[in-house]
Amino acid sequence: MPNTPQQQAILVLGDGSVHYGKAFGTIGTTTGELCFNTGMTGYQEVFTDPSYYGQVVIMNSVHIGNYGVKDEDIESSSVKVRGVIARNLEELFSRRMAKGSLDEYLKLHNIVAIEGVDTRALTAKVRTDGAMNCIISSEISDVEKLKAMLKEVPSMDGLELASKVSTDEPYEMGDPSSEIRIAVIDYGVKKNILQCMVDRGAYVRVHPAKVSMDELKSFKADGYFISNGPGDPAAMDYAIRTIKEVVAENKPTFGICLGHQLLALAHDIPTFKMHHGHRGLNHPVKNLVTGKCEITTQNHGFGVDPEAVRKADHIEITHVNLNDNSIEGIRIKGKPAFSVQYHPESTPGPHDSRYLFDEFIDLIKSEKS
Ligand SMILES: NC(=O)CC[C@H](N)C(=O)O
Repeated sequence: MPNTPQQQAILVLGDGSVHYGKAFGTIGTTTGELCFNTGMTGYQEVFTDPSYYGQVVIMNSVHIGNYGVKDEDIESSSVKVRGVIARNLEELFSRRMAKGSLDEYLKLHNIVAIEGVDTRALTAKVRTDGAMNCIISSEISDVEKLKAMLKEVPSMDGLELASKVSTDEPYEMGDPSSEIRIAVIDYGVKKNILQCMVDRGAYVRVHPAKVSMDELKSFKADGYFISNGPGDPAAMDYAIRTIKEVVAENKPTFGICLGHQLLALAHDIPTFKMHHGHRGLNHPVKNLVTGKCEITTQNHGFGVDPEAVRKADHIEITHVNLNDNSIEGIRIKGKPAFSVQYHPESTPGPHDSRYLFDEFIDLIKSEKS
């Protein structure tokens, strides 16, 4: 708990319920889609993951802030969540190399947060009633005013957000003399996804979300990567068109999360808004090719239509979720293109699924030779 007296903060949910707690982070007002993350570690990676843009996240770990913040633990250059809800914020932090406290960090990034609320009850509500919008304020105490402001917040369903977090200009990572060149389409890519490719010897060029096929081709890529990102994939016509062109190139193509949903949409498989999504570090997934189970990191609120995938002759299901049987991985038959709904870079999370980056690099090598 911060050692200066804390201001009151109010959280109002889309179902009309009102929750009182204490402010941390910046003093202000914020809105977004309410979601919860069950991970016990990794708050800084979660807060800087661009896939969370537009969302207010309930952290299920009872204490956050205990290990402070570190410059290296980021997934993008700024905090992307719209707000944070916690049970207890720990002002006292302890970790070698920690640079400062979470409270200061959120203040620096202008993020409104609330602690001292019953996060278990809030999570149970989202699990029962489904995703809903919310507003947090530490400056407005008029609940009716907050409710009126909340009504103006758009639903995540149908919202295009990827172009808002994508890079403005292309940039490169890795060794330019590498034999493995990967063109990345950035819809909000996590830094550690790029690192996983660079660590395996790839030279990557990251392109803005609305890149043209001509521009992508000019990189003379050996493979294409379709990134994770925020918002509703079905609202991204421009991306679905580009991905159809990418797949027609017949070069190894790998998609993660939003990239998985877009690869499915480009093959006439619809996506849908899930009841409350999957966000955490312990989601069990079965690889149907090897028969092995992996514990995965997840962060998504949309999914690909299981009925449509199961009926499609042109798609092979490679991974399923063992909690709810949802589709976790697909391969396009007759094409070197595959994708997963979860996050194999797993920052934070167990590294069970990093073999997918090896498979992508091996596929590029074998298609080249
Ligand atoms: N991590 C992601 O790429 C998220 C994809 C998409 N925005 C969803 O919520 O389902």
